[in-house]
Amino acid sequence: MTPVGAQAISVGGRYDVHVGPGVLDRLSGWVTGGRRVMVIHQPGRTALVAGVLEQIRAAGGEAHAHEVPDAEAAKDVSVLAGAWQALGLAGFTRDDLVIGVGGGAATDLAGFVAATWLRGVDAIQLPTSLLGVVDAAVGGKTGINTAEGKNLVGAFHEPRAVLCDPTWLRSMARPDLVSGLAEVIKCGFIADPTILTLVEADPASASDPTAAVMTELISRAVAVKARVVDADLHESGLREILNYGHTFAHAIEQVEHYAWRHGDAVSVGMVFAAEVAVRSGVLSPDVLEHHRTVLRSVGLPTSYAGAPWEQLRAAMARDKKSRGSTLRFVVLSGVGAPQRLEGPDEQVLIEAFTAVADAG
Ligand SMILES: NC(=O)c1ccc[n+]([C@@H]2O[C@H](COP(=O)([O-])OP(=O)(O)OC[C@H]3O[C@@H](n4cnc5c(N)ncnc54)[C@H](O)[C@@H]3O)[C@@H](O)[C@H]2O)c1
Ligand SMILES: O=C(O)C(=O)C[C@@H](O)[C@H](O)[C@H](O)COP(=O)(O)O
Ligand SMILES: [Zn+2]
Repeated sequence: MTPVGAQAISVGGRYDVHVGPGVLDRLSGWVTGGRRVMVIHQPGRTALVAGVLEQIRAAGGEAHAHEVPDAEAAKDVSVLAGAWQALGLAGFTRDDLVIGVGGGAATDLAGFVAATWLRGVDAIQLPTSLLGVVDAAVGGKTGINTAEGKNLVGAFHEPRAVLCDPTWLRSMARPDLVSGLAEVIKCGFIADPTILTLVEADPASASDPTAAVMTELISRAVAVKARVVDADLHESGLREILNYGHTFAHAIEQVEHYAWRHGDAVSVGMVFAAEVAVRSGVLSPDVLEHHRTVLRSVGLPTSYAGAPWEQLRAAMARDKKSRGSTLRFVVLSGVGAPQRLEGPDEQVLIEAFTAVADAG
């Protein structure tokens, strides 16, 4: 049963994303009967991790904690190897369970550990960041970075459940929380314009984890993601719309050595994609301007001039949507109307970059 005030959003009937106060209690059912459980967690989630370990033990499970470095430093092959070693030393079998606790970096890593250990064991995700609950922990994309780029190694491995108590978000630093709003706003532009209306009506509440509108934004964004992932888990078509803004975003993250937050980069990346769409004759300039207004209303960045075009262009070539030497972008023809743009004119890309770099 879902606790009062909590909701369970189904991903194609395969698993639920439980969001609401007290949802951690739902964990007990997964950890009975001596099951070994590896809790892979970010530093700083101390009280939550202690509660999770206690609950596993109380339910008869064998709890192990494995701390990983914070943020993108977790998504590294050396950290992955450390987690595999911990599982091996503790004798984890195919019946056992990996739990990810933290922001999207920790859940991406934990999911990939679960995907690869013994060719796949169960994973449960406990996202503690806004970006984690609305996006990273949902949908089964797991993975790590390599020196050549973002998320270049990974697997599709769906979790058995996602549990998030929104009170966990209250300890987030404001810039991290706001960064998560970029993925929420992305869902507004690609599929659910009501999200944009809610954010614009009251940007302060939209970035306040205690406000009621935050709960609505979370459920709307999760609903968009669940619907898309259910229709196209392996990203053979529709799922690419969730990558809106990410071609340029991942390039920024890589050239900045991950000093930029993912959501901040996605914010600029959406403006870049909208600039490309306008210059390709696909989108009207007012929707481009709408991007800047909504994103700026919550304090998200809309410009980037930190690296030369050539460096960003080279990084974009490694985007997973590329085919051969052809870049493929998700662009909009209107709000809620995503489409693909294949091999845009290089001059259009340069002009879009110049516009994003100049619009300080
Ligand atoms: N798998 C997917 O579908 C998917 C989707 C979107 C993003 N991602 C990935 O997710 C990552 C970004 O996620 P993120 O923004 O959560 O980043 P993150 O995991 O790096 O967390 C950002 C910061 O917030 C801190 N934090 C997390 N929860 C907190 C809490 N409750 N209180 C205080 N601090 C807290 C973290 O310690 C970290 O310092 C990127 O690696 C991105 O590529 C994956
Ligand atoms: O779930 C998806 O699909 C997405 O594209 C969601 C993105 O927000 C997310 O950042 C994802 O990790 C990007 O995937 P990638 O395939 O471009 O690495
Ligand atoms: Zn993203």
